Amino acid sequence: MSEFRAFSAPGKALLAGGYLVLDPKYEALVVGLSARMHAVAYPYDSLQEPDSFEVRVRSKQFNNGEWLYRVSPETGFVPVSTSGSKNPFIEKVIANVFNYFKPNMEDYCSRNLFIIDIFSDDAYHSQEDSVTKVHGSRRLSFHSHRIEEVPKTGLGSSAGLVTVLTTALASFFEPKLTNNVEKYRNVIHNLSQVAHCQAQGKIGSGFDVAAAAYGSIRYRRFPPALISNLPDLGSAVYADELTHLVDEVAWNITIKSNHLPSGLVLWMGDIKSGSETVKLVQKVKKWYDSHTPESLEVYAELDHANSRFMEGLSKLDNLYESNNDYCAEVFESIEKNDSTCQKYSEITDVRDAVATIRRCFRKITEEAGADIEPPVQTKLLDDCQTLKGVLTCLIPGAGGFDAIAVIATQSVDLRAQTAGDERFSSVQWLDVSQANWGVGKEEDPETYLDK
Ligand SMILES: Nc1ncnc2c1ncn2[C@@H]1O[C@H](COP(=O)(O)OP(=O)(O)OP(=O)(O)O)[C@@H](O)[C@H]1O
Ligand SMILES: C[C@@](O)(CCOP(=O)(O)O)CC(=O)O
Repeated sequence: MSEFRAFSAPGKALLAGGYLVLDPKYEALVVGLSARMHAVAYPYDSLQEPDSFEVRVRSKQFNNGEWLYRVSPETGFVPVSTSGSKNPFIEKVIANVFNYFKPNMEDYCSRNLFIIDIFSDDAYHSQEDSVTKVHGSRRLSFHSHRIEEVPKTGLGSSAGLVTVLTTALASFFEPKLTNNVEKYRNVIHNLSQVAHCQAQGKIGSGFDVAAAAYGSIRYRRFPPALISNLPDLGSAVYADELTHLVDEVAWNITIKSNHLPSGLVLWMGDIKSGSETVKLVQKVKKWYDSHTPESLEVYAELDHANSRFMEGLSKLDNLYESNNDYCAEVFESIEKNDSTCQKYSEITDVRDAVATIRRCFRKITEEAGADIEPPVQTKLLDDCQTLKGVLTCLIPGAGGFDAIAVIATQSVDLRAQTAGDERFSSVQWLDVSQANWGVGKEEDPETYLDK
C-alpha cells in the first residue's frame, strides 16, 4: 500500500460486568465511544541502511511525541529505540506486527521506512495546559506536556492506540487491508490483545481492546493463558507461536455486537480524580478469595443483575424501534422522570437491575476497602437519577472517583440541566457519546495532513 491512509478506533465505557469480566464465566457490556484514536500511515519511504526497518510513530499533540524503533529479521524483530524515548504500547505493536508478517529485507529494501502519525480526540485527556489548533482540516488539542504526564479520563486511549496502530502498521504488509478492514478484524484484534497485555505487563480482561476492535459489544474474555503461554519476544519460536495463536488457536471469546437503545444517549461525566484500577482489582480479588462462599453469591447476584440490565436495554431498543404509541408513553415518562415511570416495566426493570448492581458494588466497597462506589459517588449518582430524561446512571468500569456514566433520552441536555447546580460542580460532561463501530478506515486521510 503506497498512498496515505488513515484509520481510527473507538474509546470504551464498561457499563456492566466490571471485575466479573475478568472471569470467563461472566458476560460484560462495553460501549464504544465517539472519542477515537487515529492513525495516519504515510507512503513507504527508504532508509539508507538496507538491513533493517525503521518505524517512526509521531504523536504531534504531545511534547516529545515521537518514537523511532528499528527492527530486523536477524534479531527476531525485537524493537530497538533509536529516539531515546520509549513507548511500551508502540513498541509491542511493532514487535508483534512484524513477527506476524515476518517481512524479509529483499522485498522491502527500498521501502523500509514506515511513518505513522497518531492523533487522539480531546475527550481522552484533560484539556488543561493545551491549545486547540487547526491541523489539516481538523481541530485538535496540542498539549505542552509529554503524553505520560497529561491526566487522562479513562476512556481507553492505550487500547485504542494499540488497535489503530496495529491496523495502520499491518496495512504496510497487507495491501488489501485498507479497503477491507472487516476481513482482517480478527487478526487485528488478536495481535492488539497480545501487544496491549505485553505493554501493560498484565493480562486484564481485554474488554477495552475488544471494544476498540469491534465497537459496542457483549463480551466474555479469552483465557489469560493464551497470552501468558507465549514464548519470550525474540526467541526463535516466537514468530511461529504468535502466528499460531493469532490464526489457528480458538480463543473461546464471546464478542457479540450490541448497542444502547436507539432512543437513548450515553453521557460520560469526568470527575477530575484518579482511580487506581490495578489496586482496586487486587483488593477485590483478595476480598473475593477470603470471603467465599458469600463473595461467590455476591458475584452471582451481580451477574444476574448485569444480565437483567442488558436485557432491559435490549427491550427498550426493540420498543423504540416499534415507534408505537406505547413507546412514546414510555420515553415521555423517562423525559419527565416522575412517578409515571413506575407504571412501565421497561423502565423499572432497568432501574432495578442497576440498583442491584450498585448495591452489590457498595457491599464490596465496604468489605474489600476498594472504592468502587464510594459514598461521594453514591450521592452524585442518586442526584443524577433525579434529573429530567435520565433512565439510569452508574459507575463505569472498575469504578472509583473518576467517572460516572448516565443513560438518558436524546433530547436531554445534562450540561444545561446541571449548570450552576452545586450538586454537580465536580462533574465535567465529556463531549463524547456512544459510537457502535470498531476500528475502521477513515475516508478522508488528507484532512489529517498539515498543509
Ligand atoms: N495519543 C497517544 N500517543 C502516544 N501514546 C499514547 C497516546 N494515548 C495514550 N498513549 C499511551 O497510553 C498510555 C495511557 O494508557 P493507560 O492504560 O494508562 O490509560 P488509558 O488506556 O487512557 O485509560 P484506561 O486504561 O484507564 O481506560 C499513555 O501513557 C501512553 O503511553
Ligand atoms: C476492573 C476491570 O474489570 C474493568 C476496568 O475498567 P476501567 O479500566 O476502569 O474502564 C478490569 C478488566 O476488565 O481488565
